[in-house]
Amino acid sequence: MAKKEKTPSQTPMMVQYQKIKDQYPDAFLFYRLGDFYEMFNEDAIKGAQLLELTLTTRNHNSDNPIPMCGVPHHAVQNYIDILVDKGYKVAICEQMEDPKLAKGMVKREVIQLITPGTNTEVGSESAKSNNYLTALVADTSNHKMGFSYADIATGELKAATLADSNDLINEVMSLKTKEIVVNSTVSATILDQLTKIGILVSHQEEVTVKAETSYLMQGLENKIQEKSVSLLLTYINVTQKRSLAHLQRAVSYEPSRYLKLDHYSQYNLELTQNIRTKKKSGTLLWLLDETKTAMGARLLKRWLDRPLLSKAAIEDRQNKVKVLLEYYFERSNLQDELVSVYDLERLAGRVAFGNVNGRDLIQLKTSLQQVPKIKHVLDTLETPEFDEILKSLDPVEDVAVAIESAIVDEPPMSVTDGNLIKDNYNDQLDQYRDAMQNGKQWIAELQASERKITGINNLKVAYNRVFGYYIEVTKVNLSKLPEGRYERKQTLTNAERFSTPELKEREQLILEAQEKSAALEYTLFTDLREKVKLAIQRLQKLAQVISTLDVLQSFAVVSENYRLVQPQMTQNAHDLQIVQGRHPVVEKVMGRQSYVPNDIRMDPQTSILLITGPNMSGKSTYMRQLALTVIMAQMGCFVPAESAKLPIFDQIFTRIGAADDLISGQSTFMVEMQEANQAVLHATQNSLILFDEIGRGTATYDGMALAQSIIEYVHDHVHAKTLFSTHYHELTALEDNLSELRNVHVGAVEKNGELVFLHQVENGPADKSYGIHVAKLAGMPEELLNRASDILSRLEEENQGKTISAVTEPRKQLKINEEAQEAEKPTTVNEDEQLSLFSEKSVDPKSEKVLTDLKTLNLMSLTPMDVMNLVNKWQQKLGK
Ligand SMILES: Nc1ncnc2c1ncn2[C@@H]1O[C@H](COP(=O)(O)OP(=O)(O)OP(=O)(O)O)[C@@H](O)[C@H]1O
Repeated sequence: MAKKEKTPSQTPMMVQYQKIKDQYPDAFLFYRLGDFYEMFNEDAIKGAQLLELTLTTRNHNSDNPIPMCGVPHHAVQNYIDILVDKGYKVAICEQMEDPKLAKGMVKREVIQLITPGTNTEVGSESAKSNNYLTALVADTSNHKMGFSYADIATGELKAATLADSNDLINEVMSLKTKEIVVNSTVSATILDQLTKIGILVSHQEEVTVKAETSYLMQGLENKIQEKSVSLLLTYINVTQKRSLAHLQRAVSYEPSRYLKLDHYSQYNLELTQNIRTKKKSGTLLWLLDETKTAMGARLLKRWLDRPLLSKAAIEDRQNKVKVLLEYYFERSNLQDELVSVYDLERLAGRVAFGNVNGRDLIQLKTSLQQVPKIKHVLDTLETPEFDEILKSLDPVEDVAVAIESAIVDEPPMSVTDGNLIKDNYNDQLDQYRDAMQNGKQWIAELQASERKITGINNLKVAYNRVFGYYIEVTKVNLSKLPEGRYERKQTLTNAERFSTPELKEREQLILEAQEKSAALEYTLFTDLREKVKLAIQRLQKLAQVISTLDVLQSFAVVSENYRLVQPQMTQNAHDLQIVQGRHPVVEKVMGRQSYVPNDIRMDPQTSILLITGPNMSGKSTYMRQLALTVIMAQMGCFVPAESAKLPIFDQIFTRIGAADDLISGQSTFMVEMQEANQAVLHATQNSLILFDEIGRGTATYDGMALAQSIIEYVHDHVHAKTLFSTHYHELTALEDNLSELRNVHVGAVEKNGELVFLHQVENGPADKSYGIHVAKLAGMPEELLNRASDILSRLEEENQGKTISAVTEPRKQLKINEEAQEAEKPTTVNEDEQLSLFSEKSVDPKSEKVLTDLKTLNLMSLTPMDVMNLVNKWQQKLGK
């Protein structure tokens, strides 16, 4: 049978829907229909799947049924959160008039476009971190990029000029932005990188900054930053369509004014996210977070992302921590007061959006009422450190008083149903309330008087929403009712409900008063809200001061709990002395008793510590310990040690752990080399480099050669403080040649054939590789271990006198001015004929073949047996 021609059954509603949907092609359109938000067509099919909703159809009897699914309006936020969390956008389309009063189609409009970067309604746990929307524009003429970000919930707005895509990736990763707004100036390569790391890229070409928001850009450093902020503000306006009076004036910031730490290092050092669980637990943030407010928690995270470089600023924070540490009772009072401070930043945001309710205002009032108490606590400190903070604490008393006089202590959620404004606040409202009260009183008395008149003892006066007030009489008593006065309202199985003209009149009065008073309450509420809006900037300033106090007290608590000490900060990059330092997180997890503290000492004569020791002995822990100590100190916190003298580092470079490359999908070894390259190129003598077993990702010789040359390069050209751990024992010989390199090792002893880790860092190189012992600890079968021991001794025997070792010949200097002089020097092999990769001595063809085989061999892909066979083959070739 021929299929019927499809007749597009476009109802007026679907025409309206389509017209709106066309404006939001990349968003789910939530179309309000009565008590539901409906999705249609493709949105419905995809939405039903993502939100686990039942997919139905509209016009299912027609030839052109329309897929449809919906969510109830009261639960819409959950569904929005799910979609936005998955990286989608949701356009909320509301009915703009009362359907009962509308003539023809109900007018509908999109009132907000919710996107991953603009979602402000997040759960309480996520309120502890910011949700940043970012924007990027490029200037191809000078290869600079303008970058900006805003948190729409708190109003924070910042801008920076970035030099390259590395800077950009570091910024977006450390801000954990979910969405970036760009225009056509941004290159496809960059867009590709951003998409690969899972950031939603939103395009916005046209820029229109409303006159009333242009002041937000005053004071920015340059045009490119202004362009970026303009793009950001345009996008916010386009999507939010609501007041943004709480956005703070944009501030330029300079990423290089803070301790630079690329995102790999942040990731590897587990500053805010546990690598295994992806959670906060087990991270430095987890250890440091004893904040009492969500604002404090967010600020702590920002401080962790951006440790300071200025000695004065670092010491200022540390000195405040010291005071709070010493004044135990005052600190504990301060904490008690902070607990009752709600999220002022977000409350200010909600005031601006116009979606605060009575409960929010009560939270605001409660928070403001804490300020005088906090001031009092600070006042009792007999030291000058907090004078500045004390002075800047503004209790915004006018707002607190206004809320106190207007809003009842326990207001309802709704702001339109009344019962949120106090008595004696407004005369008119009091009159309505009297009318309601009198009416209700009259009705309460009615039951008694009606019973008396009729003689019916179980006569009842009551109220329901559909029928209003009524007099109820059971059927058996109906005959007792006098004729004429009672009008029947409703019949039940064993009773009848009536009204009387007086009751109707009273009811009318009560309902009218109720309606009018609710409307008046709403007006009074919005007036109050506007008044609070005028204080937004003061509230934001207050929020800043309180969150700073919160982070400082958190540092004091942590310092007390984990026995941290105030480090002595020096400008001298060459003096680093940590006595009995600890890795605070490992110590917390394993318990204080089991952790072995260690010194880290680097004087002007030592820029590199080469760390050897068996697997699992604690090499990486030792390195991470130093990084965390430096970060904690430069955040303004105390550090885990008996005492510490620390230089101020400008950057930390790490190569620890096997990070996957999120951006380009490169191999682990490639990432390792790229990270090492970053350090080699960009580190200064004020930087800290931590290299954990560099080179282990490739064949042994290859890896060792690279490791050695990296060490030499850093030693000769970079002079950054460097910790380098390695399994290549041969590299310990470098100490003889590199004046600034010192060997240390993590001790382990053999007891009855078992390996016992001491976790103690000692001077000098480790003397033995303990690989097989570690394999034993890992529980490998006895037979396998015995075989490994056999192979090891055979290999040692066969290679006697031919051990691989570090090449200790003079290094070719890479500096241009030294090149000529260096060219004179002969490249020699080691005197004792060590098997060296780097020798260029001429050899006979047979040996050359063996050498080539050896050079190109990928040791990591071979089993010990393969190696035995190969060595055997080579020996035959060489005529042994
Ligand atoms: N100072 C210490 N005191 C007590 N235990 C420690 C200490 N340092 C490390 N450990 C323990 O030893 C374990 C291994 O440490 P770590 O990973 O630093 O060893 P490693 O030498 O780097 O090992 P690998 O060479 O296999 O990477 C840690 O998980 C911790 O439990």
